[in-house]
Amino acid sequence: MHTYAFFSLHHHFVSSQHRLTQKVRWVLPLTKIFDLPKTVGNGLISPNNMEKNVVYCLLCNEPQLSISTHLSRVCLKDGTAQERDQEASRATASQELFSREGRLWSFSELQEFCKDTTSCIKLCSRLQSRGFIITDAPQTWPTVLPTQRSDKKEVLAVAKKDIEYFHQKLAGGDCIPNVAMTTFRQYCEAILILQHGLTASAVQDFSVQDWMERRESLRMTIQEEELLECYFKNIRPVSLQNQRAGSDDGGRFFLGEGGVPLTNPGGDVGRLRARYLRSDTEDPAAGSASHSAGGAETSGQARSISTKRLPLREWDAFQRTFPVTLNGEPPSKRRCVQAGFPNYRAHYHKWREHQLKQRVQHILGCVRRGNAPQRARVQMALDKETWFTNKPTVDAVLQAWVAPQPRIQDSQSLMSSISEQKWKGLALKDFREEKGKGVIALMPFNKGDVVCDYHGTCITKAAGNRRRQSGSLFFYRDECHRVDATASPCACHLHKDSYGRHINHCQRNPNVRPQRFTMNFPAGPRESVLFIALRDIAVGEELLWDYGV
Ligand SMILES: C[S@@+](CC[C@H](N)C(=O)[O-])C[C@H]1O[C@@H](n2cnc3c(N)ncnc32)[C@H](O)[C@@H]1O
Repeated sequence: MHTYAFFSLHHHFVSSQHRLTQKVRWVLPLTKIFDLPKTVGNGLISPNNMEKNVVYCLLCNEPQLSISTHLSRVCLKDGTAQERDQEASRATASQELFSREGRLWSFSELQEFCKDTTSCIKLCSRLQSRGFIITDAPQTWPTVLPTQRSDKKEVLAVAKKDIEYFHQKLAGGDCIPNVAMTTFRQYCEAILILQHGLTASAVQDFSVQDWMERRESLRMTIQEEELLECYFKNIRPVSLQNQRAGSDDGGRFFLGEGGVPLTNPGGDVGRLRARYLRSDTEDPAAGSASHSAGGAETSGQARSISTKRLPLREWDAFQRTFPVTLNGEPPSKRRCVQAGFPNYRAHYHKWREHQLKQRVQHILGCVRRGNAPQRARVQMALDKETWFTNKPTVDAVLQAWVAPQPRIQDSQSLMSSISEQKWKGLALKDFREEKGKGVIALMPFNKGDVVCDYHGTCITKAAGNRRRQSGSLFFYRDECHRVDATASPCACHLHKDSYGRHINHCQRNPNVRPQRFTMNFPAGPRESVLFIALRDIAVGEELLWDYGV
């Protein structure tokens, strides 16, 4: 039996051999290195303790805090007690073997299996990025790699596992961090450029209409198509929502984080490649774009530590094991390592980062009164809490406050959308013989949101009745108003088609309804007919209103 210790590889004995720049903590069999007595004490754990640690179930490949309980409840719930014992022993033995031997590899040993040096270097850097330790590794490999790129498409294969994980999360309705969304988009661009031979400028010009109408011509695999559709339905809408007033997505398929068209898809593919095929850059699967715990009073050290290198998969597993709570403490280093998370510092800081966000929202909830919260009130709310560390600053809380939406009649952004006929998150779709053109949502709308207007000429009731009798199709009427949208383009927007006039009819399940508002334009009040979402509208849904109301 070995005696195990939490052994710092920063220690000069090991660092001189392992060339590691980071302080990595790991459970090592000390008897393998020194002939130590089998001590159990501070910093040392015995094999008995190891058995209580996380053990991977070899049937489902998931980490388990109690392998016996897991087997009896899940993987071997129909098995006999003897079968479960045997399986538990097998899993424990495998875990112990991994702890003793699994993370340590020598470069020369790997070369025996991987004769091509470039591939071997890539394999080593990949293993290192996942926490494996490579002895006798060449000192120069970060500079060797980029010059020895052999297969341009390799990045698609290397990044695939992360992308599939992001896809799975998005398809399940979960959010992923911004940096992961960017990686996902870059991967989709890389599919078009590397796999389908599109030029960078073709990808830049690739439009939503192209995607909706011509995707068959790309001859994609089902999986590729699913990935692009996932980008379209889950990531592009977020970019649109981030779009600043006055910006324009130009109907392009690929948008940057701020909702504007990409300028350099080739560069994106290069960045994707640099991230996945080199070991010296940030981890693309990281759970957050950067460390943003700037609001904590006591996080001087935390600020200097990046959580970029923490893969999302790993952070998700960590969160499941140690959920972030408002008043809890992050797990100790010992518990972390015992639970199978050797990257303690990154997890610790990310846990605190998430807790800080929770605390900021909690304080906002305590002081929210519609108007901007007052400094003194925020301070009072903070003083009531018993948070000694990781406490948000008053400024951090004030900065996180979001002003409530103005009334529809007073909304500057709505007035500019009406004036410029620029409505976010909509596209025309041709339903051909079925019903002609229609309007679909390119981002989700919430119940009550204004989706667009019914743009046309306001005319009197009598004039309206006359025009309707002559067969005008693009027409809105209520008790005392008439809006004729027959003219396209209209006199005020000579190069634009408006959306409202293309919204088709549905009596049984409409999702928008027109409503008249007197908008308080700076030049004076103006009547407008706005379409309001009757319920939440998903990306890809057609907008429909009941012409009979
Ligand atoms: C205000 S327009 C709607 C937009 C129109 N589809 C277009 O291509 O611009 C009204 C016309 O669209 C067509 N339409 C609207 N809703 C329809 C539906 N549910 N089924 C078939 N045609 C429909 C009818 O021709 C109708 O006269």
